[in-house]
Amino acid sequence: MEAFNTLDHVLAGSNPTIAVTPNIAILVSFLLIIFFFSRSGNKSDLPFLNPDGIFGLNHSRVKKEFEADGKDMLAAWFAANPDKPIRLNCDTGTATVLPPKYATEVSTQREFDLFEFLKDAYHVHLPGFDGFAEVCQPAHLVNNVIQRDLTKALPKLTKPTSDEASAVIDETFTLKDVYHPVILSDAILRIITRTTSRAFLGDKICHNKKWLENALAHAAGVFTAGYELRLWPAPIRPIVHWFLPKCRNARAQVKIAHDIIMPVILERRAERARMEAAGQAPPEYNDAMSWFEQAANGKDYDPIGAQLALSFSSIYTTADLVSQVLINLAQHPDVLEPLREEIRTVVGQKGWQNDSLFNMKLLDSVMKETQRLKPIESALMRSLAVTDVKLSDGTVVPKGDVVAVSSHRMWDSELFPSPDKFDPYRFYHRRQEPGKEAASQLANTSVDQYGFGLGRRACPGRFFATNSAKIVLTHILMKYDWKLQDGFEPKPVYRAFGIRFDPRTVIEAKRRKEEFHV
Ligand code: HEM
Repeated sequence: MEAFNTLDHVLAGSNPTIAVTPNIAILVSFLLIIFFFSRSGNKSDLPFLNPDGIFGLNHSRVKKEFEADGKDMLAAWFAANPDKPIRLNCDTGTATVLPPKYATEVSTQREFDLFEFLKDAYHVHLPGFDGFAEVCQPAHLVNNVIQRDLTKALPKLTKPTSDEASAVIDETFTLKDVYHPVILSDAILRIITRTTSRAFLGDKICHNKKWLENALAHAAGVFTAGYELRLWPAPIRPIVHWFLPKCRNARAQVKIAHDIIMPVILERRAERARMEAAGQAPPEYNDAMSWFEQAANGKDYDPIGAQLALSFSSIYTTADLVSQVLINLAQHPDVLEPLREEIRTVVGQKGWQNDSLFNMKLLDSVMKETQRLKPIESALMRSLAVTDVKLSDGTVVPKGDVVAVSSHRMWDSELFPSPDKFDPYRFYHRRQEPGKEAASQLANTSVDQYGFGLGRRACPGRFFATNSAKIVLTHILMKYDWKLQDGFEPKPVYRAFGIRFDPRTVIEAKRRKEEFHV
C-alpha cells in the first residue's frame, strides 16, 4: 500500500521516471531485464530509420523523436527509396513500414493480425480499455454488427441522422446571419458525436448530455491513455495504469457509460421477456444496442465495450474528414456553388431518397480528394506479424514487428497529376471513365487510394462514415457561408503516423437564407 502511494506520487509528474524504494527498484530492474531480452529477435535485414544504442531500454528517446518528426523521417526515406521497406522504433514497438507496392499482400496475409496489434497497443487486459477488449473478442461482434447490421440499416438512418444533424448544427454554428467565429474542432466533434450516437444508441441516449460528453471524452482519452501507458515497459503496465491520470479517466468513463447504457439494455431485455411470455412480438429498435443483443443471441458479451468501440472508432475519424473538407472548401470557394447546385437537384427537388447520397457525386469527389491529400495516417493497415512473414520478394517481417503500408502512393504524380493540388473534380471525372466508376467513390478502396484501408483490412464503418459525413456537409453547405479567419493558414498536425486537421482552426460562419428544408 505504502509502495503504491510512493509510486502514485512519482507518477503524478509528467515523466515516467522511477524513483522508488530499493525493493521496488530491484523488482522493476528485474522485470526490465526480462522485457529487454524477450523482445523480438532481429531476423530482419532492413536498416533502422531511428536506431537506438543497446542501452536504450524501451527506446524512449528515439520513439519520442519519431513521435515528433515521423512524417519528415518517413517522407525523406521514401523520397530516396520509394520502393524499399524500412524499420523503425515507434511507441507501439518495432515497426516495418512497407512501400505501397505491398498493400495488397499486407491486406491478404492472415499472419498480419490487426487484433493482435490492438491487444498489445491498447492493453485489452486492463480496465478502461474495454472497447478495445470487445473489438478483439474472437466472436468479432463489433465488426460483424458494423459490417452487417449498421450497413444494412443505412437507408433507414438517413432521415434520423439528417434531423439530428440539423438540430445540433443549429446549436453549434448558431442561427446568426452575420459572420461569427466557430471553433471547428469543437463544433464538428459535437455534431458527429450526436449524429453517430443516434444510430448507435437511439433517440433517447443521443440527447443525453452526459452520454455525449462522456463519449467524446473517451474517444480522445482512451487513445492518449493507451499511448501514455505504452511509454512504460510492458511488464510494469499492469501496475502503472492504476495511477496514470489518463487511465483513471478511461476507467471512470467506462463506468459512466455503463450507468447510462445498461439500464436501457436491461429494460429492453425485461420488456422482451414479458412480451414473449405473453405470446406477443417484442418491439423492434433500429439501433446498435439491439443489433448487438441479437448478434450475441444470449451469449456473453460486453454491451458497454461494444458501444464505446463504435463511438471511439467513429467520432474523431469522421470529424477529421468533415473538418478537413470544410477547410479545403474555404480555400476553394469556387466549388461551393456547384456543390449547392448538386444538392438542390438531388435533395431539394425530391427530399431524401434511398439514392440521394449516392447521387451526390461532386461532394463524394471533394471528400475523396480530401482523404487522398490528407489520410488519417501516413502509414495504414497497421497490424502485428504473429509469425516471421516472408513477403513475395523475399523481404522478411520478423515476428512481433508492427507492419504498416506507407500512404505515399496517394501522392504519386504518375497516378494523380499535380498530386499536391486539391482538385475537387478529380474523382468526379475519374468516375466517368470506363472501369473506374467504383474505385473513384469515397467508400470504395483500391490499391491507389486506401485511406479506408484495403480488402479484408478495409474499415468496416466506411459506408456509415461516408453517409454521415455527407449528410452533415449537406446541411452546412445549404445553411452557411464560411471562411477562414484572416491571415490564418491551417496546417495538418503530424504525430508519429497520425495526420489530423489543424485543431487551431476557427472559421467565420454565417447563416444563409433557407432555400428548402434539408
Ligand atoms: C472517415 C472516417 C473513418 C476513417 C478515415 C476510418 C479509417 C479506418 C482505417 C484506415 C481502418 C483500417 C486500419 C488501417 O488501415 O490502419 C479502419 C478500421 C476500422 N474502422 Fe474505421 N474509419 C472511419 C470511420 C469508422 C466508423 C464510423 C466506424 C464504426 C462505425 C469504424 C470502425 C472501424 C473498425 C471497427 C476498424 C477495425 C477493422 C478491422 O477489424 O479490420 N471506422 N478504419
